[in-house]
Amino acid sequence: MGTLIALEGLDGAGKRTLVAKVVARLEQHGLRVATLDFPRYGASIHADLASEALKGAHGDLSESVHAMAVMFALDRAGAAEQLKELLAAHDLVILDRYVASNAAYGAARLHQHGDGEFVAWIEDLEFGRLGLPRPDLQMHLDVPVALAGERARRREAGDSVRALDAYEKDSELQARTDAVYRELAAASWNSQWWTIAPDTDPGALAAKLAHLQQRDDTPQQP
Ligand SMILES: Nc1ncnc2c1ncn2[C@@H]1O[C@H](COP(=O)(O)OP(=O)(O)OP(=O)(O)O)[C@@H](O)[C@H]1O
Ligand SMILES: Cc1cn([C@H]2C[C@H](O)[C@@H](COP(=O)(O)O)O2)c(=O)[nH]c1=O
Repeated sequence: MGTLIALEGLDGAGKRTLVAKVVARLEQHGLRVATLDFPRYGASIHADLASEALKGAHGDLSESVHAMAVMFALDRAGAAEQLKELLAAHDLVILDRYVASNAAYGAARLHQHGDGEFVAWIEDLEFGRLGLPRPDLQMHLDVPVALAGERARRREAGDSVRALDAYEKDSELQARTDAVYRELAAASWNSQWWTIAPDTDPGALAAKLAHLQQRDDTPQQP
């Protein structure tokens, strides 16, 4: 059974970039690694509807914090079987965003905190009713809000397909989301959390993850 790891952080933090570098190094350690990105654009109707809503489609859908969260949660529920298969066939499965994204963005939209009602509702919905696996480790890519925003804007300038959506345009929402992520990490919400600095060396991070995986894989004394 593989180790399930989720990388979390703000829009533009650099999650996708970091995952690609870390995976390459983990493979150099001889580990079997799979990745999955949420939302699963192009593979899930729920992910696509959510993305379109954040760009202004589907009437008042994006105005409802809970409706948007249900869309993202149903995207993940649709990937549950695939996730199980990936975990069975790999040493590590690294997710670019997972359940904590829903908790952090939704709570931030509602001006709630990491120990608030919305986060508890997400935990019950996704890990409870939808039966999604809890991660073994969640990593918070802790990039300053301004830097993440700058990167997202630079990415938009170079790629019209990556036009900023409603969440990305809202710098106050990004700042509140950052605060909720910190609270989730401090509370070890649903797993251990590592805080990853913006200048983290991908090789050093891969070595730590390989060590974690080997520890998880070691048969325990009866
Ligand atoms: N360490 C870095 N230094 C400089 N630029 C970076 C770094 N990491 C990522 N970037 C750039 O910042 C932009 C955002 O990075 P990336 O797409 O990896 O972020 P993300 O966290 O996956 O974003 P999102 O959640 O919005 O999809 C990209 O243009 C990427 O090339
Ligand atoms: C998976 C997930 C995402 N979100 C938010 C976070 C982002 O602002 C957007 C789109 O994600 P992307 O990584 O920028 O493509 O949606 C969310 O609120 N809940 C989730 O579960």
